[in-house]
Amino acid sequence: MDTFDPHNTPRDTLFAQPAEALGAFQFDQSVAAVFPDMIRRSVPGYQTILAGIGELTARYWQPGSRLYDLGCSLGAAALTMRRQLPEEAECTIVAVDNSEAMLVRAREYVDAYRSDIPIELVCADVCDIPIENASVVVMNFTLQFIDPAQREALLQRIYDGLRPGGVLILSEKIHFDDAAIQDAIEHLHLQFKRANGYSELEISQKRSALENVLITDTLDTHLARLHRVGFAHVAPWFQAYNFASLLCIKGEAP
Ligand SMILES: C[S@@+](CC[C@H](N)C(=O)[O-])C[C@H]1O[C@@H](n2cnc3c(N)ncnc32)[C@H](O)[C@@H]1O
Ligand SMILES: O=C(O)C(=O)C[C@]1(C(=O)O)C=C[C@@H](O)C=C1
Repeated sequence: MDTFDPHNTPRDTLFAQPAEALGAFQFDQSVAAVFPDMIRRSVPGYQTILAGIGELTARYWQPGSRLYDLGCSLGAAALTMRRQLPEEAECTIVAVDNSEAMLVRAREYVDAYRSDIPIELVCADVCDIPIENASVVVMNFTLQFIDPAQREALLQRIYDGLRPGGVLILSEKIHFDDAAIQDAIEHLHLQFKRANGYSELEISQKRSALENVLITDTLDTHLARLHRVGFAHVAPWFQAYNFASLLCIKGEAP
């Protein structure tokens, strides 16, 4: 089984048929079954972001620490992190998701690869999970699904749970306050989805399903909030259209 080989997993056709009563988007069994294909065809730069997460993990992990993949889905980020660690690395990766359906498939992927570095799969709300002795925390398109009122408290716990010199890698779908820019970049994203084979019906139905489920912030909102919780160094290291990934470094102990 190739890790998240999107050409080797079922194709996402979940929104291809007109739906009478379109429910809110959920990370259920039907989404888990097609997720690698869905996210590849929906998020520009997703594979590049995973590769960058691996490289940054190799640079910032610390011996004897924990690494976290919060909102891990099928474990793509956790597996990429592990692949970039030295085989003898003394650390543990904690991969958390509140979707049982996602974790059932994550278990298959994790078990498909032998390694002495454990990946603990935890079914829980990331807002409840303790973050302790962490050197690397990844939230790869997860915060956008968290209640906006809970976001700063979660980021504060992540900051507090990081070792000095530790990092948070935060990838998010974003929006722009400038209407002209928002319109132009949203057009680029729609063209990306069309070029990846999604029909107008699929795009429209998924957009409706995600309404009030995926809630974006602006880059400025992210940057200001990350500084407020204490990160000394914050910057986007990658952006493709309305999808960005931020590197947040906790300053060294005084
Ligand atoms: C877009 S997917 C994340 C993609 C994944 N990180 C990757 O890189 O492939 C969002 C994930 O966050 C999970 N999620 C959303 N809210 C959550 C919460 N409060 N606690 C834990 N997981 C959550 C969803 O179940 C879903 O698997
Ligand atoms: O914005 C969209 O159209 C998306 O599909 C984005 C997004 C995401 O950013 O998480 C939404 C749901 C799926 O997890 C895959 C991608």
